[in-house]
Amino acid sequence: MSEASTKQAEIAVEQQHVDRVYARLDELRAEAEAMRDKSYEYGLEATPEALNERDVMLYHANRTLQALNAESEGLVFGRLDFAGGDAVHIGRLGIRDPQFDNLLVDWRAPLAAAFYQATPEQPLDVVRRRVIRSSRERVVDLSDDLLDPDRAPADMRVIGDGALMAALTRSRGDSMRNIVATIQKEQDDAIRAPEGGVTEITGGPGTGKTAVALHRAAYLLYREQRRLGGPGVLVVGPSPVFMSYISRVLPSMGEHNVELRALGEVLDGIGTAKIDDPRTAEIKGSSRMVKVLRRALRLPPPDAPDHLQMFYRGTVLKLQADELKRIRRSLHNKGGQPNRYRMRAADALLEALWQQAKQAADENFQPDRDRLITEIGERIEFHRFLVAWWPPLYPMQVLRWLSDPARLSQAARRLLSAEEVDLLAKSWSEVTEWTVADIALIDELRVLAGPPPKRRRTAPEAEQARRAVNYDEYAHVVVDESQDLSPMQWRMVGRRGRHASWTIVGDPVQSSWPDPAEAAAARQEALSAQRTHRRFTLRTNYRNSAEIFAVAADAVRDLVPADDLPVAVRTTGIEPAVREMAADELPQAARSAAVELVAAAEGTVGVITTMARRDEVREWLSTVDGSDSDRLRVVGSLEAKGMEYDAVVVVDPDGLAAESSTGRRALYVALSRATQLLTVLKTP
Ligand SMILES: Nc1ncnc2c1ncn2[C@@H]1O[C@H](COP(=O)(O)OP(=O)(O)OP(=O)(O)O)[C@@H](O)[C@H]1O
Repeated sequence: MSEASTKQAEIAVEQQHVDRVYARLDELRAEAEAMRDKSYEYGLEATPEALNERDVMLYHANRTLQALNAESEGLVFGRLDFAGGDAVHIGRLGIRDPQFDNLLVDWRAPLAAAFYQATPEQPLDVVRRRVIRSSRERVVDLSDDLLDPDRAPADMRVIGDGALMAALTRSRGDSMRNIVATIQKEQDDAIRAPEGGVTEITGGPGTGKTAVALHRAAYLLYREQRRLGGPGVLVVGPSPVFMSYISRVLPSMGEHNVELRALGEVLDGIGTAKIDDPRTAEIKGSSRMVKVLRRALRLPPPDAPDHLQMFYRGTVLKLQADELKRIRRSLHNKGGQPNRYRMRAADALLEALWQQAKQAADENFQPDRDRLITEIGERIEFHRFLVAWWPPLYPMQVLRWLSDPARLSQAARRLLSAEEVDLLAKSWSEVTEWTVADIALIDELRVLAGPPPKRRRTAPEAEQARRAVNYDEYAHVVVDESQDLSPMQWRMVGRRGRHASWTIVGDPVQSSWPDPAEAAAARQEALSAQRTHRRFTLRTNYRNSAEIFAVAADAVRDLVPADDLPVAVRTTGIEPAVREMAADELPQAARSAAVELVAAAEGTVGVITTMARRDEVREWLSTVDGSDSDRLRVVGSLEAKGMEYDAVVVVDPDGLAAESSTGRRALYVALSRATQLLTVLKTP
C-alpha cells in the first residue's frame, strides 16, 4: 500500500471510533436534558427534600451539559496503543458507553498521563502514540510516534511524524488554542504537579508557560473538583486584551468555573487598562506606598473643621485645633481601620467636651457627664461636625485628595522625593480614568480604611446568590506574567489567595519591574503561608522560528546568563527583515511593512512600538487595508506582554530600548512575539 493510502486507511479506522464517540455524546446530551427537565418537576413538589434533590440534579445536569456543549472541535485527539494490544482514545472529556466501558478517556485522568509522559527511553508500556487532528467531526490527519518498536506487532502502521511541528507551523487565530493534543513532557510535569503550596513555572518567551498554566487549572479543577469547585480558581494576567486572548482555552476544555482578571480588573467595580508612564508606574507600585497611604488616611480630610464649638446650658464649650489634632492622633494610634471607629471618634469628642464642661463648672453650672454626653451626642450639629471631621473614607476619594501636592508631601515625608511627589500629584490631578497601578493602591486603601457604611442594602437572597464583593476565598490562584507584578500588586493579589494554593508563571528576563528584589520580598510576603514550593523550568520556545528568536535574544544576550534563554526548535529558513531609514521615512516604511505582512501572513499582524508613540503609529496605519479588521493591531511594548501574532513589525527598537530602565527587556518581549515573520524598522 502506498504511504497515502495507508494513511487514508488509518484515518478511516479512527473515523469509525470518532463517529461512535459523537453518537454517544448525542445520547448523553439527551439524557442530561431529560434530567434537567425532571429536576424542574421535582421543584414543583416543593418539600425541602424535593427542593434539595432538585438542586443536586440540576447542578449535575447543567455541569454535564456545559461540558458536553463545550466546543466539540477536536474532542478526540489522541490514542495510545499498549504493548499487550489494548488501545485507548484520549479526549477533552471522558465518555463511557452504556456498558460503562471507556470510549474516550479524559486527558486529565491518570490513564491518559502516559500520552504526555511516555518517551522512547521510558515508553511506560506504550508502543504507539497517535495524535488525531479533526475538523469538526471529521478526522483529517494523523501523526504517530513509535515509542517501543521492539514490542510493536508486525502489522502496526505508523503514520508520519511531528504532530508538534505541524501544530506549531499552523497560523494562530485571534485567541489562544488549547494544546491538549501536543503537550510535551516537560510541560506535562508542571501541569500534573500536586495542587498544594506554590508551583512555580519559569521559562523564556514562547515556552508555553501560559498554555501550561491554563491546562494546569483545568487539570486541577478536574482532579480536585471538590476542593476547588466551590471556592473557585482565580487567574490573573497582565491586560484585558491578554485575558480575552486566553479566554477560550478553559471553556474549550469544559471548564467555566474560573475567574479571569487582568491586573487592572482585580478590584470589583472598577476596571481599567490605562497604563502610567514607566516612572510613575514604578513609584505607584513601590511598597513605600503602603506607608504613604497609611499616613494619608491619618490626615484630616481637606475640608475638616478646625474647631468644635457647642453651647451647653448657657456655657460655651470649645475644642481648639490642637485639641482636635490630639484626639485624631490618639484615635489613629490605637491602630485599626478608621471607618470602623466613627463611634469611637464621637465618644472621644464628647469626652473632651465633658472635660471642658467639668473645668467650667461653678455654682450656676453643674453639668452631669452622662446627661451631657447623651444630650450633645444627639444634636444634629454634633453629627454634622462628626461627618465633616471624621467622614467615611472612600478609597478613590482618598487617592484623589492626594492630587494636592502639599497633602501628598505630608503623607510622603522622607519616603518619596520632591520629584516623585510631583509626578504622582500630577497623575492624580488629571484623573479621568484610573490606571492599572492605581487599582492596587485603591485596593490597599480599601483594606486600610475598612468598609464605609453601606449606602444601599441589597436583598439578602441576592447577596447569597452572588460571591461577596472583593471575594478573597479562592482555593487556587494562577498568576501569569508574574515577573511584572509590582510589590503593591503582589499585595493586592496575595490578599485574594490567603487560603489558596498557587501556580505562578513568569520569566524574570522579560521583567519590566525595575527593582526585582523589592518585588521578590512582596511576593514572599504574599505567599508566606505556603510551605511547599516546587519549581519547573521550560526550556523550549515553541512560538518563534529559530531565525526570529536569534534576533530577539540579541537584545538581552549581555544582560542574562545564556541558560536563561530558551531554545527555539523550528526553523523556517526565513530571516527577519531589519531595515534602517531616516526618521521622516518611518511612517511610510511602517505602512509598507504592514501591507506586506498582512498579505504574506495568514493570521494576525502585530505592530509593536514604544508606549509613547503607539497612538502616533496607529494614526500612520489607519489607512492601511486591514487596519479596521482584527488582523492588524498596533500596540505599545507593555501591551504586547504575553501576546503573540503570526507576523510582527517592531517600529523604533532603539526608542523601545530607551523608554525605561528595563527597556532592553521590553524590546526582547516585542521581538519575541512573532510565530512566522518579523520586520524591524530602525532609525539612526
Ligand atoms: N506543546 C505545545 N504544542 C503546541 N503548541 C504549543 C505547545 N506549547 C506551547 N505552544 C504554543 O506556543 C505558543 C507560546 O505559548 P505561550 O504563550 O503559552 O508561551 P509563554 O511561555 O507564556 O510565552 P511568553 O513568556 O512569551 O508570554 C502558543 O501559541 C502555544 O499555543
